[in-house]
Amino acid sequence: PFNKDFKPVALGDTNLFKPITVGNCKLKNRVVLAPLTRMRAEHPGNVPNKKWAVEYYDQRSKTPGTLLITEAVFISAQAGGYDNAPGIWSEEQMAEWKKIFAKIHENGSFVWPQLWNLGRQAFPECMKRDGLRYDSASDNIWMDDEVKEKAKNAGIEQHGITEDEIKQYIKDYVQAAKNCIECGADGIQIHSANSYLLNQFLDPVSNKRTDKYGGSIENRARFTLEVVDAIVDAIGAERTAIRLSPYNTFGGMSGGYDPTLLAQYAYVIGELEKRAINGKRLAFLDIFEPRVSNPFVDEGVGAYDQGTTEFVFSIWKGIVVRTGNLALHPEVAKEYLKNKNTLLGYGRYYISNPDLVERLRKGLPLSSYDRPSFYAMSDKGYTDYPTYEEAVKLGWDKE
Ligand SMILES: O=C1CCC=C1CO
Repeated sequence: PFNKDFKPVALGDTNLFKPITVGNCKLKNRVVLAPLTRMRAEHPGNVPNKKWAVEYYDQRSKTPGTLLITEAVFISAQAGGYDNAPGIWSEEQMAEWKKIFAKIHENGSFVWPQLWNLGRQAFPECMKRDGLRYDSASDNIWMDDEVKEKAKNAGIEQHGITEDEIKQYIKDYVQAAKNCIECGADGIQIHSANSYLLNQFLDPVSNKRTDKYGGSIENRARFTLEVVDAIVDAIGAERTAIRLSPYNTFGGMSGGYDPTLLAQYAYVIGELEKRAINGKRLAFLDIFEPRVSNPFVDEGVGAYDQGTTEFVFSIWKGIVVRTGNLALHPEVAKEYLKNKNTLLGYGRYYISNPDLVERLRKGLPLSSYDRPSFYAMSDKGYTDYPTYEEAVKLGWDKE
């Protein structure tokens, strides 16, 4: 059904539909499919869903010149820990991604996989079952008591990774980035947000290390920046992006409640701008806005209003994607679009509106999403959301 509480606003004559070049991609609009885990990959093997994934991405790339970031993709088995999320380290996985990327390009759109490394967000029992480590920045600094219990029951400790293991992960990131390009992707996004491993290094709440990867702003940023540099060397800055979430509290992160944390992000972004000035500007910075402080709660719940991401624009002079509860707030979208380098990421409402780009252009009603099916192994809530025209045929405008 259409969301009745929302008054659509046509954005077709705003900057949202002003072309912009991102990396090597000539975009015709600034709507971005945000990275959305959907838990429909096949187990064992973490293979993208062979029945539905091509159609899911096909439906969401129909407006030519749109930038899609894929769901988060594991760089290796050791970086994983969810049976139904996809990887891009094996031939079988790459064969499926080639089909997905080809379909998106057939529609004249562009695709950037998000490279994922879970750390302490992994399911401990999965890591134990598969004979893998249960990793984080430090030993046994638990995300929450539930996970601590699960790890104890599974008989696995949380392991503060060694410098050699960090080096191996950097190799895994590079190989995964190369695999993405080989499969036809236009670039990759490094996931350094939302409480996953790289974020566990950035945040002093989870990083108690005393080596060169902890104990100071520079040291906590080291792993993320080494990943950036290694991937840029491998596939080029124009094919490399990164996601950061200064205010996210999901997964036991500090968010704005640690007054020193913004300095951590200003430093990382400053280092990215220094690289840019030296000729290696990343294609874009994807900032998770404090409008959403936890991706698993309803819009508006827990929004952090004691700080903004405006500091980013005092440092970074490149392209910024801003994501966070924007579909229901065209007034905020218009505000963000006043910056000529800004693109807008849309998540939940891009799930339930495969033709979201056209709906935003014309100010058409938005179909509500069904949260219980966000992470279900079903085509329901994945490929069965109608376009606006199909919904009208179903009589949704008459309800
Ligand atoms: O970042 C997040 C939050 C939930 C899943 C992911 C991976 O894209």
